[in-house]
Amino acid sequence: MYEDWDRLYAEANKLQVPRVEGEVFCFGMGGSGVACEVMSAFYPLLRDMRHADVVIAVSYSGNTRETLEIVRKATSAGKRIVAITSGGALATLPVERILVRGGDQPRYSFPLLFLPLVKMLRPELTEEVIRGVNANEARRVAGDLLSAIRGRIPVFYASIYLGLAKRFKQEINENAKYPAFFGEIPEVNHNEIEGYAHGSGLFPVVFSSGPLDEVTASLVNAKVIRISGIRDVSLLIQSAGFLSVMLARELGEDPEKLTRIPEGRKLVERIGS
Ligand SMILES: O=P(O)(O)OC[C@H]1O[C@H](O)[C@H](O)[C@@H](O)[C@@H]1O
Repeated sequence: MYEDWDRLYAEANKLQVPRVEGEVFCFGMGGSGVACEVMSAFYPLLRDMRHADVVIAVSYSGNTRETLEIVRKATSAGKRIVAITSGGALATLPVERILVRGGDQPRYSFPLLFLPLVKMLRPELTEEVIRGVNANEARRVAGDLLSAIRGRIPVFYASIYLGLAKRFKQEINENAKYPAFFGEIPEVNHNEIEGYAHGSGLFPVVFSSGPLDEVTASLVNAKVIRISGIRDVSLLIQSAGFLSVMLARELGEDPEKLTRIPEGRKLVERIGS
């Protein structure tokens, strides 16, 4: 799963990507959408599609309802659309396609979704991303976090590395079936930090980009993980994978198996049809 990410990144590095310039809106859901959010620390992505020169849709399956809906809106608005997908309905729409290998869980396939974004938007960072991957080091970081999490609910905070905070939360939720949350600095400084008067059941972690993030950390007594660039981010994303699988094992959960997400999908489809 996460052990062979160096191989997955090597595979992703061989993908041909189109040239992208100007204002970019990037979106997707879950393990696909988070690739955009991680990327936003390194490229100023728009929060709104209206002013975009290029719309990038990321969906591993290519069948995610919300993602297809936005692609349809972007098509009607006459936008240039680039899709990163393994196939599905998305690959049949009038978009430029970056086709990746399918058949796996979206979250395990993160390298195939993220590296094309890097290659399109910040190609000079490609090698750094690949160099960040290191299974032994990622497992060591995961082990440290695991011992601190036991019996507590993790909450991941960040300012510019918010995508990374969200990724940790998602991995713990989906693989370990365990609650985890994330919050954005500085917003949490105006509300959430007061909750720590009764927060002994929480384990706060701050992904720090500098002293301002560490003010939040000091107020909630968080573990601080300092990040100096995309190489650290790359390593930590692999760590999030290991951490969530280790936690799943401790809790007797199967990382591959999902229950509530597919059930929710069915219920939404029933209401939508
Ligand atoms: O990534 P996609 O194929 O677009 O699917 C979007 C999301 O759908 C589900 O909720 C899965 O559990 C997520 O892991 C996935 O990322």
